[in-house]
Amino acid sequence: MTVRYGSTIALDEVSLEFPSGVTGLLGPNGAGKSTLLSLLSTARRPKSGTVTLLGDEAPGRARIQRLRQRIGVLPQSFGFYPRFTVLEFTEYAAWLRKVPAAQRRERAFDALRLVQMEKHADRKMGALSGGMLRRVGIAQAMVNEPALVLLDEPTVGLDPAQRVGFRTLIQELGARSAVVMSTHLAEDVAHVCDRVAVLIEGSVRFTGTVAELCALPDGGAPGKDGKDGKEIDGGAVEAGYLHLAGTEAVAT
Ligand SMILES: Nc1ncnc2c1ncn2[C@@H]1O[C@H](COP(=O)(O)OP(=O)(O)OP(=O)(O)O)[C@@H](O)[C@H]1O
Repeated sequence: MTVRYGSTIALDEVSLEFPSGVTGLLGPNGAGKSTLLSLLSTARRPKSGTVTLLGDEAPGRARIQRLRQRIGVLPQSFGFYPRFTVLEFTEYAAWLRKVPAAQRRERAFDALRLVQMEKHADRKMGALSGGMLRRVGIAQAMVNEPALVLLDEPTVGLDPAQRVGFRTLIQELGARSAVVMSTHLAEDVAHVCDRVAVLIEGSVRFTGTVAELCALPDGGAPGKDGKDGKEIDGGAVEAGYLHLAGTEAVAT
């Protein structure tokens, strides 16, 4: 598909598939990652091409409403009423996704427990730290037990311990859903993702396993599961990425 904003081509004949598990989206600023996530979330439609979501090809308005109930989204920044409590906000997200009334509170608590925010359920949203907000953001994305989870830079603003906890959480999510996660952090890709897609200037420059990305600088095939090949860590992911992107560094 292709997406333009005026004369800017944000996505240029991009063709990608996101199977179950965690797929990382890597790319420099302005590469088109958020635009791609907005297409997958049904917030935007492509100028040309089609998006097939959860087996539903080019859904129309009515089908999109139903699909949204099966999708969870954490945008880069999300709006909220500062006077809502954490629980009210999470229940509100459940209501938006049409979780039945009788299940909303339980689902909201389950989601808050996953991000270890249940103790803060009665705090006002406006009084949360940046990292806590991010955690509530993930909780609201999961409150409808989605089959497709879209996370735009989910670990931004988290302290190192929270980031480690999040990686485990995202891996668990990937075991039951298709998770697409945009990030600038090579360490996140190394620790969390099964597969990676690299976008540069609106074009797909690489898709494959993380082991395959790490093997790019050597021009060699990766070892099985990366085990008897190159060690998969943030440095190896960054080297693979730099091999494609030149000097545009990602953070480790
Ligand atoms: N609403 C908009 N109007 C005009 N141009 C836009 C708009 N949104 C994005 N763009 C442009 O589209 C291109 C892709 O932007 P996008 O936000 O998808 O990139 P990104 O990879 O998510 O970047 P970042 O890593 O900085 O978040 C950029 O050139 C950007 O300037």
